[in-house]
Amino acid sequence: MAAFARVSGSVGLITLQNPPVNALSAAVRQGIVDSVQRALREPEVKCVVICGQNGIFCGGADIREFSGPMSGPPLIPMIHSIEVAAKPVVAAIEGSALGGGLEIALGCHYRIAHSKTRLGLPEVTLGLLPAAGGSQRLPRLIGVPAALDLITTGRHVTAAEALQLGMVDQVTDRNVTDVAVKFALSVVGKPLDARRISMHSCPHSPDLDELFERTMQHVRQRARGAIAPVACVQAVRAAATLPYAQGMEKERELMATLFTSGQARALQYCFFAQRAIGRWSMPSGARWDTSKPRPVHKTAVIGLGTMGRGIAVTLAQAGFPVIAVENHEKQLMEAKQAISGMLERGAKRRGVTPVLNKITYSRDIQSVANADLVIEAVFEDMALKEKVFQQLSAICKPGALLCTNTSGLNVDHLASQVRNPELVVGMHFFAPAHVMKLLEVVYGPRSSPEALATAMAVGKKIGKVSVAVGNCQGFVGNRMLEHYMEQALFLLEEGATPELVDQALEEFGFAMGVFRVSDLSGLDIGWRIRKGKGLAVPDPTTGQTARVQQGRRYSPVADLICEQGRFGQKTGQGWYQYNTPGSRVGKPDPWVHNFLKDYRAQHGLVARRIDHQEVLERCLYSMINEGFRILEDGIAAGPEDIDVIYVFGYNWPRHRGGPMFYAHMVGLPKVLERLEHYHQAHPDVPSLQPCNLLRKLVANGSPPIQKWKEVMKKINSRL
Ligand SMILES: CC(C)(COP(=O)(O)OP(=O)(O)OC[C@H]1O[C@@H](n2cnc3c(N)ncnc32)[C@H](O)[C@@H]1OP(=O)(O)O)[C@@H](O)C(=O)NCCC(=O)NCCSC(=O)C[C@@H](O)CCCCCCCCCCCCC(=O)O
Repeated sequence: MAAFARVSGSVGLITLQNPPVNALSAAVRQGIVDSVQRALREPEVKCVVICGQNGIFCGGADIREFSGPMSGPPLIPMIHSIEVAAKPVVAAIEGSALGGGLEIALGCHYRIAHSKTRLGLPEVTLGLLPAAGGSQRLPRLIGVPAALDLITTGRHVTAAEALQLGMVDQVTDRNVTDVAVKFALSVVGKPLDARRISMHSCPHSPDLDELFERTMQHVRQRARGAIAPVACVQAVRAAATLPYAQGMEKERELMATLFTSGQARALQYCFFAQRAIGRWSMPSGARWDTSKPRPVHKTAVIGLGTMGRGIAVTLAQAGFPVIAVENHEKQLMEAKQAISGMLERGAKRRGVTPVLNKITYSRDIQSVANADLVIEAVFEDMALKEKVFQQLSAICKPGALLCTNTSGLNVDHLASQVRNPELVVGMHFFAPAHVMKLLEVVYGPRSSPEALATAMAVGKKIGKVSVAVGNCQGFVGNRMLEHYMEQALFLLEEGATPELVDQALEEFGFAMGVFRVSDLSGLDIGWRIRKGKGLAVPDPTTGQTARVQQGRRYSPVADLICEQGRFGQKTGQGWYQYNTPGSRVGKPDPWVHNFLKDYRAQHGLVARRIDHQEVLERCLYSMINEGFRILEDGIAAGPEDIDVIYVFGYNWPRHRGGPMFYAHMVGLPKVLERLEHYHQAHPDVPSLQPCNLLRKLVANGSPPIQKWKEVMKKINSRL
């Protein structure tokens, strides 16, 4: 809806009303059309101001409408009617003016913004382009280079930057509607043609051809197969080279392709999934809206290795005082220096003062006695973590939340070491902890809803995308990843090379394939974990690591590579070869090819031709199958939780929506059929055996992903 009122005698005030963000639903668009007509019709109205209700101008088109048939008045003629109006129209912008919201403002003759406003055309992040004239008006207003940047990245700008770019005419700290009303009265009777952006051509920029070429190259490289950024460049090129009407036609054509694309569906799904994960629930029925977080004033981090340092920085940057504990003097000194450097660099980047004084360093674990929340980040070793938790139980004040930063150890076992197991949760940060957005918040069977609510609230405050998950080995992310990596190794045994597997995954959209990632993060980490699990241990009789372990197929290929001291980039050799240790550019390594040949010969394996499709199906479907098991086990509340974890923690290409959304797009019957096929071919690989939930979803007619929870509920209630 949009309300119309006459204020200050002769100003027609149109207020967009659609909480929470005044999205441009059919009703809002109708309201604007009616109000504009009325304002232009009424002779008492001399000028118009458009604003939004509840401190926000407009969050853009109503994204929920995109999944069904569109109805109501279209945006383009509506914005056109504002631009051609004979009375001056002023946008009074506060909060946010995004997407279609900014496009309305660009149709107005003047724009006044509150200083705290953020503006942008983020359509590209939803798989679209600004298709209500935004791709044609913004370059005309602020020039091609700046418009290209904003439209292809979707980044939001502050009011100050918008003023500098010429996107807005004035910025104010006062009530923006009051300022806009006064301003509108002051421009009554002034000529408007110069204020109609569509009537301008783009300001001159030198070397436009070269700019477009460079940007296209850059966008294609960064986009990893995403189509919207490429379409955005094409649309801006049309603005720069064609008259407005033809540019609008190009915008429409490009939008028609994007609008119905799978990528747009995936990206819009991600948008809502990211918001849905905040509405967490536990199997007990406890929920985000019925569980109150405890106040957290003081925090502590135990163990200042790489992870602990990143966590301390994240907490401090969010404003929490941190007691940082490390019992080795040398390590403490090094950590102090490293943390100060991280805080200083971060502050420089953000143009703020570094918060060095938020962190107090100590060698004594007793110093955490007053903390409200303690995050243990010592070495990934259960015996060591047990000891720390026993100490914390004795030291910490009653009610303190005790968290472990583990990537997969049993959170419930650690809870059993303390007096108040209900106050123990896992906080699984991803490396580097001050950079990576994802946080898995792990509740055990004894964790209280209050403890989970507190960890989730802290996660939000420190700017992490926090997902609540149940306790199991590897939690959600690493539990699924194990199957992905396992298939990649099996494919090497069967005839693939690391570069063939990586190429298939990179063409799918991953920034790096599984073997390149492994070289980057270090092969020794996985080796240590496998040894800890009793895998990767040579058989005393043969001296060789068996290809069947714990009753299932096992590939010792990665272990054998590690035995050669090939730990990846840091040693200059891993799955690829590097010119020098630490170098980032890996080349295919003939040594690895020969090693694989010898390995196959030794085990009587005959190499066969493996194509990209098999790589994708085996690596991705086995992982997706585990995702269904995770849902079945109640470890993740819904597919959105898994997908958000993969997009934010594991570099899953966002335009593919996440592994579970990808399964939905491929079609569950196809995923099931391929898993059955591969399981028949590899009966000794349990991860390829389709799980019950997948079978049941297919038996229930393969409902869309938004309805999986209903089927899951039905299945659970029958158990
Ligand atoms: C605005 C925000 C910055 C606010 O952030 P905040 O943190 O305060 O709040 P939340 O993010 O938690 O959001 C609260 C709540 O609101 C929901 N929501 C937010 N924005 C929208 C929205 N735009 N639509 C719907 N719902 C929205 C959000 O989901 C939350 O609710 P939930 O229940 O999920 O918790 C922040 O919200 C934000 O960044 N929002 C998105 C901003 C954005 O991306 N805007 C761009 C939208 S797309 C657009 O505007 C397109 C335009 O260019 C118009 C294009 C014209 C379209 C014409 C169609 C042509 C079709 C052609 C087809 C041709 C086919 C053929 O030829 O056949």
